[in-house]
Amino acid sequence: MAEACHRILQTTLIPAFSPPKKLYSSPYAQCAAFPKHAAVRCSVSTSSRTATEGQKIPWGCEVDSLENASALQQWLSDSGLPPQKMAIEKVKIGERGLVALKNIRKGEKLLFVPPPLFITADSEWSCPEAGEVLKRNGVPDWPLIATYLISEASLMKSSRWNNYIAALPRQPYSLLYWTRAELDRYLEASQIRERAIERINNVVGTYNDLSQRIFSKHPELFPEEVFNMETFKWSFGILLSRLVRLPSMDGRVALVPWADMLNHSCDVETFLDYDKSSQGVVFTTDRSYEPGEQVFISYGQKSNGELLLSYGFVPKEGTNPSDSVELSLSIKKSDKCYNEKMDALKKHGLSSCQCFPIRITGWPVELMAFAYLAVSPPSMSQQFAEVATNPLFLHKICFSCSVKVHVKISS
Ligand SMILES: C[S@@+](CC[C@H](N)C(=O)[O-])C[C@H]1O[C@@H](n2cnc3c(N)ncnc32)[C@H](O)[C@@H]1O
Repeated sequence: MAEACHRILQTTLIPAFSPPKKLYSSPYAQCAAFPKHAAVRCSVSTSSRTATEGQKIPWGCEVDSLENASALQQWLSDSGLPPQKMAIEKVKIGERGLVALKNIRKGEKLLFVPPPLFITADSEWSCPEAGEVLKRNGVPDWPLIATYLISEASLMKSSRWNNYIAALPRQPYSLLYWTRAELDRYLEASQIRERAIERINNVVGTYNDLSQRIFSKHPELFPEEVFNMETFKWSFGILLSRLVRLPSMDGRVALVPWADMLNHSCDVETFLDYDKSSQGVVFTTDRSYEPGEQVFISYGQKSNGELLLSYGFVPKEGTNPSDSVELSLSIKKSDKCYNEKMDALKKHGLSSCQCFPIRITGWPVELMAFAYLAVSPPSMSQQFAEVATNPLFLHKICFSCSVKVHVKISS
């Protein structure tokens, strides 16, 4: 095992890194031939001044090529993936994706990736001592899997995941790589800016915590040349854009090779899940596909900002019915019934200020309830608790009334 744990150190293998420092639009964003699906993609830049600045991740591949894709497909079928109706190809949306090889009907189950091919918090470590140290220290699933991925990646061919990791993006599209100046500039008017800063701080904080509490005490298992800020940004970028939550496995999170080659479309609703009868990760198509067409899943009904935050892309303007802006409503301190209204909100776990998404397709009924509570006169104080959240109650009273929401620009 000592042999398997022999890590490939950056000092010898990591070439100099000069990342493209720009935000660019995919050619498809401008291409009239693909107006519906074209998306803005976000490139990366490195900003933090770490010991490893100027170095490049030595594993993974460029996603704009099919480098390592056929080795991945071969390894997957040798490892138990059944014959597929799709193959990895270069695609117009998402650079690489899964493309139908045969006619695929609406309602068909596809993929069938078996559990031994998932990476989870319980996966066996090629370097078991490292895994034991993390588990002994109660490291939660996300940082555990992030560290696992780096550990396995650094072992290159000694890891059973070598073919999978070699086909992962060397630079995942991720806001984690944006500098503060880039966030300020490109997300100036977006509510996502704050969340992106928070997320970056979380990743940096998680790494610093692991480094101080664990890595520095076991440098033989977690050498800084391998486990550093740059490799953590990479692994968190991979997890953010590829980790799936499997509802039928009690919400377990997993990296599912092959399934994670599927790109998102706002036009489909199907998603990945574990199928107990076939004992594998599947999805059921909600439209048909002809040979040569890219097959899509949905990453969830997310706003453009949320897609950018996790997956590093934005669908073309106007194509995402789930796109939304957040509207924040609050009960004024000067309201005669401020305390009673606060009590009503607290009963439902709400606070005096709430954010609601406004979509092209409408707004949530909870927004109406909150707004109605905000304008309810003292004569309705007996009903505050019900008004605060009960959509049925709201419908009863709203047939004959409307609520005006004033949006104020505050300084
Ligand atoms: C789960 S991976 C899908 C496979 C990925 N295309 C690859 O080549 O490895 C998610 C990543 O694919 C890209 N992607 C997925 N759906 C997309 C879309 N509709 N438009 C642009 N990029 C997309 C984004 O880079 C995202 O972070």
